[in-house]
Amino acid sequence: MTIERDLFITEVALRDGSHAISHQFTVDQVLQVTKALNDAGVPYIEVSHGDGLSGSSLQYGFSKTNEMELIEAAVSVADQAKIAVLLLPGIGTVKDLKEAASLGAKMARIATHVTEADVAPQHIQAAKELGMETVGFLMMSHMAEVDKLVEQAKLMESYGADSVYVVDSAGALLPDGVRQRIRALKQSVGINIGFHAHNNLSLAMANTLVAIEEGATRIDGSVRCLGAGAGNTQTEVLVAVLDRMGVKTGIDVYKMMDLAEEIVAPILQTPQEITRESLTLGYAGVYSSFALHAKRAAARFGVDSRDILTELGKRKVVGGQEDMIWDVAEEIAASAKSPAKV
Ligand SMILES: C[C@H](O)CC(=O)C(=O)O
Ligand SMILES: [Mn+2]
Repeated sequence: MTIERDLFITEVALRDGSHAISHQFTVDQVLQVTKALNDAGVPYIEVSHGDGLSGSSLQYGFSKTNEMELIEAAVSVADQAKIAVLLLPGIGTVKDLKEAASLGAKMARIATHVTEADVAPQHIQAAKELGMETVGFLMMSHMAEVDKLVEQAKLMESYGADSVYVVDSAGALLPDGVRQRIRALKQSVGINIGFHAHNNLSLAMANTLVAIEEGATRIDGSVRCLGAGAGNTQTEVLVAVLDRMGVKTGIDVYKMMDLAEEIVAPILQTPQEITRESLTLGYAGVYSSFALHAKRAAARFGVDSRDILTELGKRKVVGGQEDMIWDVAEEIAASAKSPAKV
């Protein structure tokens, strides 16, 4: 039976949510969450380290479980849903992609900084050759003007991506910024357009609805907001809202509510709220996965995590520069000890 859908939701809790729980997913958790999402009718479920394939490292944080085991477990219980993997060229390799595909992953999302799509062609082409549906994922999209974003999306299209995403990694975009970006892409590229939000300014749902209004048909969500920072657009809420709007997602609202409450909530180390750290991420335009790193650095150096994040925002630090979090914390602590003389 084919399920009728007006748009396609990718559930990212088992990848983006990895940041929120310091990459501690177990095989059992992935089995339970994937099976429930699959049974609820979610079409795509992303499973990887938070920073994508091979992200497990000192820089980003080590995974409790090898992600290939997690992918294999997810595939084993997803008889309807397709398992997606994220890959950042330079962190993950074509070899990782081949391994994920051999385990049954069917979608590859190739993520680059919004101005660096030109590092993606090899990985997009490899994914296509492996028969995977392929997405170009333009991270930190708030940092690029609309024209630049369009130029980079066209590059992703030229490499063979089936879809291109506006990724609001910092949860910093305001609804009008989302509208301009999705509208411009709709006018300029011929492939599917997607949107990935973070809820740091409490705008994930509003921004997602604007993206859909402007023609985005590939939408990310995280159940119970299990994503970096304050999490993503809350999937079970999005499914209910879209149902009220008459937009078909093919996903069962009650089943989503139940799995959020009974399976995902117990995994959370603390409830996903908009805390002072996550609010500062959106306010200062900082990569959402920096939240926990900044909190730890703040505790280590006895400084305010908001000062660290604000300074990182000023310096326009991007994913991959996590080591700067500690440098900035140390600098703030040192300047507090010996304030500059005026
Ligand atoms: C590697 C990042 O966590 C990808 C992502 O979800 C984002 O940029 O947002
Ligand atoms: Mn994200």
